[in-house]
Amino acid sequence: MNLADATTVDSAVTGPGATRVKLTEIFLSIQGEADSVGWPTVFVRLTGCPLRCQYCDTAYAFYGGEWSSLDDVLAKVAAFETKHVCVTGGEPLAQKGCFPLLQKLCDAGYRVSLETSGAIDVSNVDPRVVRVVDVKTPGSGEVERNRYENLEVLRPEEQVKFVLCSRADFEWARDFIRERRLYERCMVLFSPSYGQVDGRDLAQWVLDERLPVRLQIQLHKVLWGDTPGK
Ligand SMILES: C[S@@+](CC[C@H](N)C(=O)[O-])C[C@H]1O[C@@H](n2cnc3c(N)ncnc32)[C@H](O)[C@@H]1O
Ligand SMILES: Nc1nc2[nH]cc(C(=O)O)c2c(=O)[nH]1
Ligand code: SF4
Ligand SMILES: [Mg+2]
Repeated sequence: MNLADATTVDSAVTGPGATRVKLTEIFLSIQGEADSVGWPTVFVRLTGCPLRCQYCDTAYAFYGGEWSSLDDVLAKVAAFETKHVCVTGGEPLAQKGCFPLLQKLCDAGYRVSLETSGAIDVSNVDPRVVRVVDVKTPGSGEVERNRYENLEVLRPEEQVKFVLCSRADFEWARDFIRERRLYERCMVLFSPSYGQVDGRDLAQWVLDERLPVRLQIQLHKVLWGDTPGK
């Protein structure tokens, strides 16, 4: 296993004119997360991630993958004849080719969302993209990777997501959003870490605290369980 491959950005895709990405999969599913939940959506999953969240449900995207030109990705997406596209990973922004890919998807008229860890600068993402930015909690094991400046640039329709691993994580996230009044700036999503926090418990905690956040249960796992490519 080549650890450097997983934790660093490939030099072949770091230039401003990057024309390819390393791709794990492209598939059609029902959007299971964030504000666009429920829409038929094409998922473009880029390979590699510099983080190691303990709960990660896509560790299969850390390694491997196939180099694809941006035009190839666009052609594969077009074949699904679907309006919504979600670019995810791995950590999509760890590849410089992700930025022109997002731009090309927007140019082609898709409704594009981006799932990102919050560890990489999101300010240069095409402004037509809806950014869904995680704040990694202490329970994720990656809290020190948060790039809090990202939260300053989000628009009201964009989203910050906390994946919660315990009651302690919930209290940490609650205090975080209250101190920063984050819910006045953008949509705040609270999601249970699958198999670690019961969605019903999280629902009650949100209600008890009168938190202005949106509970999110991963819809695709309700439908299909924890299945790759769904
Ligand atoms: C697989 S990640 C890929 C994008 C990016 N690396 C990130 O962390 O946002 C997509 C989303 O799935 C969430 N996720 C991963 N594993 C999860 C789990 N076991 N339960 C709930 N959400 C999970 C992540 O926190 C993130 O919001
Ligand atoms: N159905 C479905 N919806 C999703 N929304 C975000 C996903 C992701 O892995 O980033 C995802 C995913 O993997 N599957
Ligand atoms: S940042 Fe995203 S892809 Fe990377 S380990 Fe965490 S959840 Fe998985
Ligand atoms: Mg997923």
